[in-house]
Amino acid sequence: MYSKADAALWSGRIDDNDNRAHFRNFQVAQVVDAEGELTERFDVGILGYAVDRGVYLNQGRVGTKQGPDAIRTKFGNLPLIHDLSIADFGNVTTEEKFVENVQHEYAELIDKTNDYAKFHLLIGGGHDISYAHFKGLKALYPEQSIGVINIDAHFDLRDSESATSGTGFKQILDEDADAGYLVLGLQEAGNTQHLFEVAEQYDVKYVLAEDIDYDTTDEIIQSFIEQYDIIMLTLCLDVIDSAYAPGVSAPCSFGLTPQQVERLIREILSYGKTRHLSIAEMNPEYDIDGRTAKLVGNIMFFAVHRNPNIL
Ligand SMILES: N=CN[C@@H](CCC(=O)O)C(=O)O
Ligand SMILES: [Mn+2]
Ligand SMILES: [Mn+2]
Repeated sequence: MYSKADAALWSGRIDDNDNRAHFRNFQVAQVVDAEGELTERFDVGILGYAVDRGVYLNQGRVGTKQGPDAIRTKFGNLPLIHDLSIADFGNVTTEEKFVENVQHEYAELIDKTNDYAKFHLLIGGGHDISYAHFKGLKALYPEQSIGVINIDAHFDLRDSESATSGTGFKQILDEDADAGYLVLGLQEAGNTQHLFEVAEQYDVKYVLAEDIDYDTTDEIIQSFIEQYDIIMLTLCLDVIDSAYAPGVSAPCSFGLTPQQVERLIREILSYGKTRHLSIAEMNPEYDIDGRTAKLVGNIMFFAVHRNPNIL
């Protein structure tokens, strides 16, 4: 079910109403009805996946349904740099027991809004956003090969009769023989032995969190990216240590720092093969003082202000 974004979320401290050098993101963000006819083109498009049913189906802590709106208010209050234009294309949500329909609806919205923003921020919501993100890219690039990079503590390669927040990448690999999968920041303690076996079976590449600063990480990223036409980039916030990111469905010890994650995103975006970034598992119910939502706002700030696809 689609709903337009709540314009009241785009509010905050006003230093000046006219001089754009004083502006914060909320002062330029425009609420756009993605169900209507789209005409105006923007630098940045935001599309929310306000869904936690996939987390519930994966036996996780629910609450990610509130994630996109919590993120909007934090991103909105960060300064506007480079005078970017920002469209808020709204949210999808669902009351259904399963997430397949809402994933399909979200993929269609990615496809429909694609030409109306140079770069899209797809904000969740459970990591079932991954499969919807992929389906959106498939609709946009049916003939091109897609390499999937997931910055995550988990493989999310579970097998299940219905889609959950833990099955997205297995669904992708089962469906598309040309797709490849690289996980950055994986935790040995976050995945069972069975999941490592599944990863091996599907020829999944990964870099453990403890190895992320080694020079070989950039070489692994480069050789992976060079194999594909399009790179799908998705961030599961539980890859970040729970000291920085407590507001997630499955918090993680020994996780990456925000600086490490920002560097990885910048490195991947520098290849110019990525026009959408999905950010999953923001769960305001477990956040402390809005710190995780603010961290996501900052990750988005870097992703748009240091982005060769926009500037
Ligand atoms: N999207 C989340 N996936 C993780 C959750 C792990 C957990 O609940 O501890 C997974 O399924 O492995
Ligand atoms: Mn995860
Ligand atoms: Mn995940």
